[in-house]
Amino acid sequence: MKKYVISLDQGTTSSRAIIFDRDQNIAGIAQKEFTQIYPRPGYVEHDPMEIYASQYGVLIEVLAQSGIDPAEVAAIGITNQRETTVVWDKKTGRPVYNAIVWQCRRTADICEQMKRDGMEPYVKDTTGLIVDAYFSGTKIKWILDNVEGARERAEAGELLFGTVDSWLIWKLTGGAVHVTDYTNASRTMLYDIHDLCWDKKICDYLGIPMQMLPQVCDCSKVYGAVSIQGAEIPIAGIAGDQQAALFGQACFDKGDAKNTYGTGCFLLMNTGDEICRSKNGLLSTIAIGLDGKVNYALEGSVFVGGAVVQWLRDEMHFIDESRDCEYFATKVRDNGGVYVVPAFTGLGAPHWDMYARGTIVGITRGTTRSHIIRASVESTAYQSKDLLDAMTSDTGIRLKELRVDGGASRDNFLMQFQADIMDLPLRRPMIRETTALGAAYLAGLAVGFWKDLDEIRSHWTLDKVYTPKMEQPEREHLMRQWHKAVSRSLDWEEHE
Ligand SMILES: Nc1ncnc2c1ncn2[C@@H]1O[C@H](COP(=O)(O)OP(=O)(O)O)[C@@H](O)[C@H]1O
Ligand SMILES: O=P(O)(O)OC[C@H](O)CO
Repeated sequence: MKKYVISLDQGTTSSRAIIFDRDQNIAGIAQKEFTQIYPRPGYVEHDPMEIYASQYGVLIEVLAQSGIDPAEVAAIGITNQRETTVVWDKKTGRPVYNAIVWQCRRTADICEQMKRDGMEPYVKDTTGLIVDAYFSGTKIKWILDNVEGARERAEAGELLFGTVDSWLIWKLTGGAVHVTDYTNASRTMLYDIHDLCWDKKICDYLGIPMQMLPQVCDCSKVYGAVSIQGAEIPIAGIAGDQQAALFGQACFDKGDAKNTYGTGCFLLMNTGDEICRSKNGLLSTIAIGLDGKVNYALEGSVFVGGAVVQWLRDEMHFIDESRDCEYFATKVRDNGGVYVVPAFTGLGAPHWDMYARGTIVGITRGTTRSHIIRASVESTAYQSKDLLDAMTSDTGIRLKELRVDGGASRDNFLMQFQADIMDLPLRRPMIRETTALGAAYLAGLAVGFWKDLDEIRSHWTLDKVYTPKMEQPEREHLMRQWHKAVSRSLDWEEHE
């Protein structure tokens, strides 16, 4: 009998492969960071070949390291950074340009034009998204407009588009399969989330030949197979990383919510089979698609969460390792009046300002490195609190607890401060790799490795609860100052 499922978690900063056994114990993990390419301020790219090489590399490494025979693996699930756009040549399997990353702001002017052309209400209604450079649609257009001959080749059926899941599956199956799933499709700004089909009007407007687009599938089904040392392992699950985390946290029911602290920070609430429309800048998106039926989610997306910690480490050299943040943040009594707004690539929900840029305010002669580190970490909590308030106002649902996960959720200072500022208990599960676990569940369900959602639900195990301790006046003061700081960062970059 097969004993394992492998999850490939292709994140913004690293590729991971994790082996889970039937009881969801981690039997092996391998991870590789890859290059972030910043060709100009506000631009972010990845090399798709490096994405694939690092992801395939960790898959082989985790098997070799753990000594697990590939023949014992029941299935592979894939989860990925969403929206990031790859266009490649069908024949050669070579990308025509670097992947344009979700954080990249280069298509802000295309979005402005879309708004001037009156496309926004249609886009909102059809795709559940707002018009923003975040999503794939305008990134595809940019590649077709800027890479010599690309549009002609796309029209001739020679080029394919995919989000990272599609790209990986294409490569892993030797160019045999061009698919994506409902959750990733719902992040392209080209997908009709009511009728579950690519939208011709938006594709035509952006000049995107529809033959470039992948087939959209359920999140849990066998799409193809990877051949490793003679074993054919089915690829049987796909979900965008935030939706995978929602699934991995067993948020299967309407009103269930989680917040993931990765490079960005993403608060998602399952809204069942209803599309919930936000009045507060949240997105309506597909939570999961199983057996041809979808569940929807309301999402708040923060572009810079854990990434602020990387910035402190790699650019400011204030810390040597990410975990040092906790030490410095707790060395000072409070933030000393300092606020860092990490609008490095504009601001996402609820502001949606493509031209906001990072700012630090409140510095005095007494400000120390620790204050700036603390303020940077606090910024993730303030941004998430803004999302929570927007969600409460949109849904009328007052959460009793919030499930948390992701790389930065290991920072105890951040988690306690988050509970304090939200005035809400946070519950962190034993397995913080919830994104990977969600993709493993999807793959395992497709091949009968796990039985059903009830079995999965019963496995959720608590690691730690963070209970709010802050007094309301302090909370209000901090949020007031934070909003003042945000207002200083808005509309900074010059534009038409
Ligand atoms: N101990 C820590 N304290 C704070 N942030 C951390 C810590 N460890 C990792 N991080 C942050 O978490 C992020 C990585 O989380 P992960 O879930 O792996 O993200 P992704 O899937 O986006 O690559 C990085 O941005 C990193 O700076
Ligand atoms: O790489 P992460 O985990 O920060 O997630 C990125 C998101 O999918 C972007 O929408």
